[in-house]
Amino acid sequence: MSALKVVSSKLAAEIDKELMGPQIGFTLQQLMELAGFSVAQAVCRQFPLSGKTETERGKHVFVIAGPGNNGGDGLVCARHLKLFGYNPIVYYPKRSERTEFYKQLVHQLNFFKVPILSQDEENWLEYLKPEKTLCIVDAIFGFSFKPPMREPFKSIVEELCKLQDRIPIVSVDVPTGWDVDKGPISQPSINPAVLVSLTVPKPCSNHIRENFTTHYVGGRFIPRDFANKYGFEPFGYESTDQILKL
Ligand SMILES: NC(=O)C1=CN([C@@H]2O[C@H](COP(=O)(O)OP(=O)(O)OC[C@H]3O[C@@H](n4cnc5c(N)ncnc54)[C@H](O)[C@@H]3O)[C@@H](O)[C@H]2O)[C@H](O)CC1
Ligand SMILES: [K+]
Repeated sequence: MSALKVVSSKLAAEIDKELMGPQIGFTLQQLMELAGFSVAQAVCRQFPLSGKTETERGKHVFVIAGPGNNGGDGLVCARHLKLFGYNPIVYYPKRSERTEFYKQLVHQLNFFKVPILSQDEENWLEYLKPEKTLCIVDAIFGFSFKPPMREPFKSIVEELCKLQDRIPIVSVDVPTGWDVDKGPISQPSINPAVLVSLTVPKPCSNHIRENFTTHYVGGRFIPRDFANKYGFEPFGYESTDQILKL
């Protein structure tokens, strides 16, 4: 199988900057809405509710949101999952004070009655039981993560690694803790059941386990000439889909 076309962490940051620059003019909010929406679609595609028992349908999707924009994607994803009939619950231990916008995302989750654990919730692992949890959405760090990982996320990721054989993990853009360009650089590491690369896969996605991780691309917001300028072809999304299985 040929390696996927990928863009480095540096190029991914440049793409983001240009999309939100004066000439193109997307806002972060717009891109994040589409990014989170695509992750929610990937969860639906991978874990459909149709034909499931009441108990299965009631299981939580446990969304862990980090302090940056990857975390913001997770907050948006949780809201869409609720609209799609899922039962999301959000753990957002280090809340961004960067902009008012993150607080607004939290207000929106309250509006949708999506439970958000308190920042210093000590018993967060209580919500992670195979019989109660459909999957974990890993929205902790994306393409701006620079190892080594600091607390509280170091301990959180260690716990997730212990659970991942029993509860599938859906990683947003980059499996948390992986070097964006080099892949898993320390052990234990997250091995996601699903990876949703945003805009275009990052080099670390070449290190996913072929027969274990289902890889989607999402974040459908660029035209062909823009993709070509950055050295890749646009992805062949079907119809109104926001994700494509690679
Ligand atoms: N165009 C797109 O594809 C879009 C992608 N989006 C998502 O945004 C992230 C990148 O967001 P950014 O805010 O730049 O970075 P992160 O969320 O990855 O992390 C920043 C955050 O993390 C802290 N941090 C970094 N390293 C460490 C560490 N070792 N230990 C602890 N904390 C760390 C840092 O201080 C910041 O607070 C991308 O991956 C997509 O998921 C957008 O939604 C827009 C469109
Ligand atoms: K992530």
